[in-house]
Amino acid sequence: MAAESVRVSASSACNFSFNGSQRRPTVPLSPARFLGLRPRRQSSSSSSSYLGTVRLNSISSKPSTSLSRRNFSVFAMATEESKRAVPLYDYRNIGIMAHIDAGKTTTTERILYYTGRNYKIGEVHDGTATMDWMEQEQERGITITSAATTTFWNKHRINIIDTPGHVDFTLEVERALRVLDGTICLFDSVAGVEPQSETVWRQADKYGVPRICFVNKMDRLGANFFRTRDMIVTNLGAKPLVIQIPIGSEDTFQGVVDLVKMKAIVWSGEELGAKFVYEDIPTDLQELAQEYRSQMIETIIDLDDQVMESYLEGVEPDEETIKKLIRKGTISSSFVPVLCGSAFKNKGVQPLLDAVVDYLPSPVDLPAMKGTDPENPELIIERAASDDEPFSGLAFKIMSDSFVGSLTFVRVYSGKLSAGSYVLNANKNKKERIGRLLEMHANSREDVKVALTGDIIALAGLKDTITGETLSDPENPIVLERMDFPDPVIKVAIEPKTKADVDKMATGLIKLAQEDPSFHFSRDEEINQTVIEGMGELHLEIIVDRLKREFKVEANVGAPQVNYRESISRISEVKYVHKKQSGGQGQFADITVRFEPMEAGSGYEFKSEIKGGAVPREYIPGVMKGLEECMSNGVLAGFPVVDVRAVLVDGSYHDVDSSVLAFQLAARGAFREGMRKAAPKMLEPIMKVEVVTPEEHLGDVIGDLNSRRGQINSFGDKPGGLKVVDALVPLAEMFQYVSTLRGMTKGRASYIMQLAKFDVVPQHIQNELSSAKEQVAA
Ligand SMILES: Nc1nc2c(ncn2[C@@H]2O[C@H](COP(=O)(O)OP(=O)(O)OP(=O)(O)O)[C@@H](O)[C@H]2O)c(=O)[nH]1
Repeated sequence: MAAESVRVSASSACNFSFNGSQRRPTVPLSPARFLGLRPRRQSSSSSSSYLGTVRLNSISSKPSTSLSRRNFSVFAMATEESKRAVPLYDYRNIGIMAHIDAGKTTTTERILYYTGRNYKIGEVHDGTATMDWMEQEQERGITITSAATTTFWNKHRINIIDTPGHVDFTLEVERALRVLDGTICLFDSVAGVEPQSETVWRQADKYGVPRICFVNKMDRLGANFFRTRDMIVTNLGAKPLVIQIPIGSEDTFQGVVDLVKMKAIVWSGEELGAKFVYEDIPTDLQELAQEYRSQMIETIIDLDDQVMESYLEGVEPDEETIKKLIRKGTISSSFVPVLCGSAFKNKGVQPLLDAVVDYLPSPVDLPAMKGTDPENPELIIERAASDDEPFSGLAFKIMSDSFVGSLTFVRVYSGKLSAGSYVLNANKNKKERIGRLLEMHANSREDVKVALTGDIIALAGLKDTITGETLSDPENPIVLERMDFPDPVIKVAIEPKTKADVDKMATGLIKLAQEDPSFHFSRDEEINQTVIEGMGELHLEIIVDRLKREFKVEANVGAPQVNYRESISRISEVKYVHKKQSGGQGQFADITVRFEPMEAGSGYEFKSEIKGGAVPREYIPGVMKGLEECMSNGVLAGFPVVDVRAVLVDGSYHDVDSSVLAFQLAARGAFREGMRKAAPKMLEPIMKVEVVTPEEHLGDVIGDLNSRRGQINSFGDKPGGLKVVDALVPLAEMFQYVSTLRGMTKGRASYIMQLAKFDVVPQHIQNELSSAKEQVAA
């Protein structure tokens, strides 16, 4: 399928038929309550805890530190089976990431074929790609969930995670990056560096993941390797190290010049196992090849004084030294090697595999993993990547499985793990028994007895562990750094069609939310409706589809709505006295709270500046609780409040009449008054939208974006005489945009969008949203 058509159709299938309640505040519903259990309190450390929804990753109580570590007597024992077949320095844990449709799955399929993992190549457009194993992936030709597999190349073990390109599934990329040691960034040589490639590049920067670049689709009309190389500089601010240049382009693309060996690699055909030969560099490319080789050498010699000195004296480094320095610079992210090819035409993939082995790091090339002691979070602990260290691993993905219930994917950072042993979930201080250890190949699996450092393994039957939590040797507990989960930006109301669907829907929602921390659900008590929240229309559409297919739930789905937020524009300070004297014991609490605006993205923070016991220590949790409760229900229209710090400045109490409850009620009063005085504002998600259209429809596209409150930022040209428009448009105006765009341009334009920022909602829309809230209240 052509890139353009997928861009449109990927978002096109949204078809929400039931018009549910619009813009209503929702009341949190935990899965525990869904099941009729009492919910536990959640931790207040995450800004996103105040979204009015319960995050499944935080429903469990904090670890009680009293549980003795000696309770766990059995632990992974080193057995004969635990001997390494592949040394750790020959491991490569890599991901493949890119903009939607750049060819990640196609490239992965070739990798599996050339490494002998698969005996045939599955194609995305036939719905036969191994890594796109979900029905929805095969039907739509897109990757939705990241799949893991293991293969071997030149005696190296390569664990690969193929990730989705669509922005709605950005969490999949985030969690893969958290556990990978290196990544291949793929670009479409026609489109160059596209918006989602920029996003994943920044995510890789955040986790400090070394990369190599592969400029794919060199066979396509309009392919341009050197333009893509320049865009790596301009759009990503990175330093590309060209180590191959293409031989030919578009339909004359035949192979590459390997600048390390100074040889041409030419593929003789396009058949699946396309053969290649090393040849002399074609005469017309010799000068260009020499120029790029010199640039390559002049960049890498910066990393070694001796090599630089020799080079200045006229001695070129040999192949081994060049490779060693490219490896050093790649691992330290001093530059990114750039290669090219055409995965679909089976050209360039074998040298890409060589580059993975030669230049991307093994676990031992990276700094030791850092974590904290669960009983003393100030204490930093380091775990070197070694089988001899105590076991530590991070759960980075949960997947429902029809055979074994649920599978927890774990990256082993140190030590060994064997079936039948016990580990400690250090975040919850709970022991987990390791039942089956499964090595995954997309959705098929192989039982193994032991997992070693560096492995990515699926564990069957864990009870309490959720995404982002650490499993460790009970005698040597450690909590590794958690990963960030993005907050949902849209929501829809969903109602089971029949009574029989109610329970099934509850089970399904709980399971799906366990798998996907960027998916939340909650209950709007006022209208007795369940609301599901996610990263975009496609994300929620897939969730509804999975509810139907996997959990057999028939449901009516409402129109999508925006997840608005509320915040404040200035500092306010209020004194609030809660006083009641109606027979029996009275209630008294007096507090002064200052509300301060914080930077965008800071969430909510509480601070106490109480001195001299003006509010006794035991009542402060009451104030915190009262404020926390209110943060999910802003004063303007009941949306979650973000980017606010509440400071307890002063107060007083009564020896007899004061209680935690009285302070909690006072905090609620202070919130209502304080927020109103602090110039409250409503915020909405603003999307960065890129539309690619034939020139004749440019005027219509721009006019339409303007009518959607869009702000046009720039125009540009794309290969093939297409125009590209960059705009910022509120998400509220973008629902079902795909149909409008298709109608307006006869299906010839495409668009993509991703979250750019949250911005203030215009006053007239704020008024509408507020009056909707009042109507609900009435
Ligand atoms: N001409 C050409 N087409 C390619 C090449 N690589 C991939 N394609 C096609 O591009 C389309 C998208 O390829 P995928 O491999 O699904 O891309 P992806 O990056 O995995 O897509 P998502 O996972 O949905 O983001 C498919 O129709 C492929 O056949 C290539 O080298 N040349």
